[in-house]
Amino acid sequence: MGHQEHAVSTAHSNGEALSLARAILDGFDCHYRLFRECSQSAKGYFEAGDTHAQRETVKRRIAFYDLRVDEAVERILQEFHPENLPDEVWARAKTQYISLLVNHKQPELAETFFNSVCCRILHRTYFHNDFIFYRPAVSTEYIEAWEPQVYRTYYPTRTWLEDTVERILTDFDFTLPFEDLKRDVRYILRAAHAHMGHWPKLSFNSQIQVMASPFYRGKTAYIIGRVINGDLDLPFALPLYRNDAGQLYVDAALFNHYHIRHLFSLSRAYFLVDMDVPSATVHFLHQVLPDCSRAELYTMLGLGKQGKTMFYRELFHHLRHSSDRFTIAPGIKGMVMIVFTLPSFPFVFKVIKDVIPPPKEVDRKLVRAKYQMVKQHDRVGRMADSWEFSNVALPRDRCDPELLNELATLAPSMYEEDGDTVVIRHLYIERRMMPLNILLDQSQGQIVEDVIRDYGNALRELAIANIFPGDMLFKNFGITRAGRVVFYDYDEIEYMTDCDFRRIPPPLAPEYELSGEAWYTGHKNEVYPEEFGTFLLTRADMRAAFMKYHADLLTPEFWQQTKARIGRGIVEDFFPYPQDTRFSVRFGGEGV
Ligand SMILES: Nc1ncnc2c1ncn2[C@@H]1O[C@H](COP(=O)(O)OP(=O)(O)OP(=O)(O)O)[C@@H](O)[C@H]1O
Repeated sequence: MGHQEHAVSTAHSNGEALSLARAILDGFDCHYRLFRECSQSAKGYFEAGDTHAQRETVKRRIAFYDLRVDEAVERILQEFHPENLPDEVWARAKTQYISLLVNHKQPELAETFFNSVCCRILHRTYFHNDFIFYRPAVSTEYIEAWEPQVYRTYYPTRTWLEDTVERILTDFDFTLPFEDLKRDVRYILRAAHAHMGHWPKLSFNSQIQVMASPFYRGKTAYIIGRVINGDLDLPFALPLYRNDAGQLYVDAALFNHYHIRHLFSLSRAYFLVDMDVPSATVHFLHQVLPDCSRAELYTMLGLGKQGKTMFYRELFHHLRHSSDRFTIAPGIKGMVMIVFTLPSFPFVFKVIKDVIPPPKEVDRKLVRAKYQMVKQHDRVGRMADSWEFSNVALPRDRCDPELLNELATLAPSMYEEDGDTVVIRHLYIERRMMPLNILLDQSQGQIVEDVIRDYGNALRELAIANIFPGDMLFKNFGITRAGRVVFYDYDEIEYMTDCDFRRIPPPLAPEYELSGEAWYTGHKNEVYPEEFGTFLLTRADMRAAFMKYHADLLTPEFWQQTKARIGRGIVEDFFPYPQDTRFSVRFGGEGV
């Protein structure tokens, strides 16, 4: 090729790469605009008391990412005929894309979107660093300069502390009035004082930083911020509600780290937060909650794909700094799932088996549908959220041979060996917990009572949230680091409203009862709560604890009444913080 021809061809491929990069970025910008519109609608729903719309928005939003990737892929197939594009154009498209991201406010999300589109178009062998973003190319550090827009800063003085707190609450420009603003301010200050034990001397750097957008979920708008004073760096969360008369009130002031951390637990529904620069929001939250990974924070903000990207990077970073092996998770093996873990990393990996033995009546498609159902549902702090991954490549020498054998034998269609790596075609990843059966086997006395009490509360709260777990055995529940019972086996869950809760009918003849066989038919979705105790509460101490707190769960009435309330559209409050932190309980009715 002559010099001139070469220049023309380079210019042509540069032009094409730029158009390709622009088309992908257009797809992302459209995605983020629609995503942001959802978050912006949250304030209106909150003020209108429309919890239903709030929940539907969170649910709808989950599908947005894949829809926009589909559209972008379609456009590229139509306009660019990628099968004819030389590799060089893809490599240049990546460089052009980076140049388009200068001054972009969501560059890390846009890079992930680029990867999603490219991975759909290119074959897996092409996923090398020249074409996709394995590591972030555009730093989000400098856009943290946008932080001032992400939070507001207040400089309190001792005399004006009340005024400052009042201003924090009113600066959100809610259109609804407060029920009693002065009272709420006094309660907040009382709670702060109780937490710290004294009022510290104001330091030169005294300030209160408050995130500019509330965090909306269900009926609540959380105001999140931090108090800085000398060495003190105290995060806080103020859950704000609307009463039936359309007035606002602050329900509690949370200063305890674990209480705030718990709001961001993956076992709860995602938030709606209006964010221009999400990396700055995540940065702020990560500063105040360092034990909450960026992967979890992005996920909780509704940016699940970014959460997954961060998780993947965190996992591979961890693998470089550890030497233990992936092994089968402790506990009773599942009939549906192969579950494995890396002991030094607090997550489990779950692969659906190819053949699921009876009496299970599920297949891969149904199991995936149930996991999707949980993702979209308000998990009310009682169901683990999971990240779904395809084609995960793990280093073979870090996998226990017994695990590899189990995968190759029980899930051959999901498993592939590729040189030094093993590739798992589809898996779920979720937080590791201590299975409840293991904990109960090792425990006695007060611990058993406490665990059984929380287990019953989990069943109760799931029911109120319209979830019937199906299989309630202890092995299907785990206990979190914070000591909370959470459900994680979804293949038999049903909506409460699809279940038929019945009393066991009297036997037709005495022989039936003596035979030990059930004489009443067990049609699908018929549930007999009087049976639960027989297979669950096999130990006297467990039975005693369960009967002390939850005897009503063994009657059909509890389940029928709960189902009826759901049918009437009653949405119950789930407070993701202890009752005794609520102002109505703590200071209720007291003048201050
Ligand atoms: N999040 C988790 N943390 C710790 N261990 C877990 C977790 N999820 C699953 N396990 C372990 O793996 C086992 C099987 O998991 P799971 O119950 O999800 O599979 P399954 O095949 O659906 O089970 P089943 O046969 O009861 O339907 C559990 O009994 C538990 O020991």
